[in-house]
Amino acid sequence: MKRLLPFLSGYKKESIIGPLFKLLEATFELIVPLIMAQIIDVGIKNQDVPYIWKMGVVLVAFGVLGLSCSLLAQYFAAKAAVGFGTGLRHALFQHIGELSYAEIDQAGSSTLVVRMTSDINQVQSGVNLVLRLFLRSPFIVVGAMIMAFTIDVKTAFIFLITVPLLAVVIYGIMMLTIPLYKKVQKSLDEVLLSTRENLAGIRVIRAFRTQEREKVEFEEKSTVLMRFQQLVGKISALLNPLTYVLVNLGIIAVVWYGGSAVDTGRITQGEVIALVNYMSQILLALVALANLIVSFTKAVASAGRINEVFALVPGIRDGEGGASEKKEEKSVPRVEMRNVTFSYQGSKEPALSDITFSAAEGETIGIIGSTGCGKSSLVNLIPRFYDVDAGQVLVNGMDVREWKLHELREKAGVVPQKAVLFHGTIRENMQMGKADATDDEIRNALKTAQALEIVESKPEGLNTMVSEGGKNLSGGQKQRLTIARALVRSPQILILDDSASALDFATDSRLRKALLEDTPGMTVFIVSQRAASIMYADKIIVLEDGRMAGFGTHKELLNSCGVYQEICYSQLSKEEVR
Ligand SMILES: Nc1ncnc2c1ncn2[C@@H]1O[C@H](COP(=O)(O)OP(=O)(O)OP(=O)(O)O)[C@@H](O)[C@H]1O
Repeated sequence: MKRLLPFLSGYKKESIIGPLFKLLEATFELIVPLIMAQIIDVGIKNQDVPYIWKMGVVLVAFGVLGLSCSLLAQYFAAKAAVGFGTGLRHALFQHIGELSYAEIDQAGSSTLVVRMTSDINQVQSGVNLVLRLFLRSPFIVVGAMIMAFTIDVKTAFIFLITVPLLAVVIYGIMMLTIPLYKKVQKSLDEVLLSTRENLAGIRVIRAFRTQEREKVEFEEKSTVLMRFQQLVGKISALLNPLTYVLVNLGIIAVVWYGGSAVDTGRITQGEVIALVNYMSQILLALVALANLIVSFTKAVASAGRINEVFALVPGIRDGEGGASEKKEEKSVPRVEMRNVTFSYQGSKEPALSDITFSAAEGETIGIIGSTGCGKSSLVNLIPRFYDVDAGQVLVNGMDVREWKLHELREKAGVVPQKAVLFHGTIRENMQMGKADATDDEIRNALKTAQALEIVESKPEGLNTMVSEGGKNLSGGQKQRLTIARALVRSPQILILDDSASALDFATDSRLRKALLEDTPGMTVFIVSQRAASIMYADKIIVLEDGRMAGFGTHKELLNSCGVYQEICYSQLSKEEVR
């Protein structure tokens, strides 16, 4: 929690004024029993109606003042807490944005969503409660005891017995419930994760008819959550009866002992009522303190989880950049890999071993191989989504680790395997590639990506809304639109990671032709499982278990590479292969 405090620094004024108003309200509350005592001892005893009215007005005035202070305290505490939460949310969002794929793989995107949302909300409400109650509750307890002692030291000794007993009961219940609350929170996390995964994958779940299995799993998780919540609820439910029994015993003692003191004339009837009031105030303050501690514990647990994300250090740092422009000479390959070896975190086997090749400006490079052989891993190294373990990846002759990341990623447009579009218009989606792209630029990109017909078939054209995740588009339409998005900013390198897999052969071939004609200087990497999609490439990389089984033209590979021959002959007829 301490590490998150800097996010409150912009709200110092609110964080001080809020608790101060709460203390002021508590002070009014402590004075009220004394006024009540006066009404009884003076007004009622002497049947002085004007006095009772006068003190009644004073009571109302105190009530209004107390309420105003309380509202102001609430306002300042809420302002500070919401500001704290917003600052924290922005910082965490920015931090997650800086993480490389490796750290995001390590943390898992679902848990990052939970930390960004429910954990931050928990910490935010913790801050709000602390600002309002952290000082108020102890102030009331101590203040009410002092007031009791000023009224009558002997009767006030009853407080000295009752308050510690109350504290022990509340502490005991807290000690039992806090670990359970932690379990509730963990279990709630699992339910949230499961809900999120189920909703994200609802189509797959329905397609595979696994609703029943998912339902059973979900029910198991929510039953665990329910059991913890019931247990914690049962224990917490003991709080009120136990504390009220103690307080009522205390009140009986005060009335009984105080009553005899009234008989001897040591204290007045009004003072006995004031003592009873102080006893009740202490109870309410202690219960509020217990709730505060429970919420604070939950907030601390959430803060710990948020700090875990902050502790993830971005593995990929910006390079120095600088000499990049000089490196764009014709003689230098646009992309080159030299003896590259790469493994994912926690994997025993490298995903790529000893990869060496070069691709010149304007060349089309096909990458083919069986599933899981490392095709995506290879192309992900070019925009530096991951760093190599050994060897070098060079773009325009400069190691990718020396490039400024934004410059490098501007040069290399990636169309990932999974077509992702965002909620918004088609134009807005296209402008993700280039914020100031004109409609003409967008139309040219759409034309090359064979996606212009999609836009032209819609009455609203570029203003057509894409729903969340592009759910109102077909797989092939989404793929073509994501290719167009990458083309909008005319990158020097275009990486199509199996991103034309949903296209029919005719559209796929028109796309390749258009890429060749419309973007002459662009180096294009086409990852595919289909031999027909890559056989016309200038060079083809054949991968097998993360190693290069061959590199050359279609003809060269047909003569020299067994793996390539096998792929081609398993997919195409002899005539198509030749
Ligand atoms: N994020 C990751 N974390 C750990 N291992 C991974 C990760 N991504 C891929 N792998 C592993 O690395 C190897 C290569 O995967 P890669 O995705 O590069 O294969 P691919 O040839 O593109 O497969 P496909 O054709 O099925 O897309 C596989 O064994 C895979 O399990």
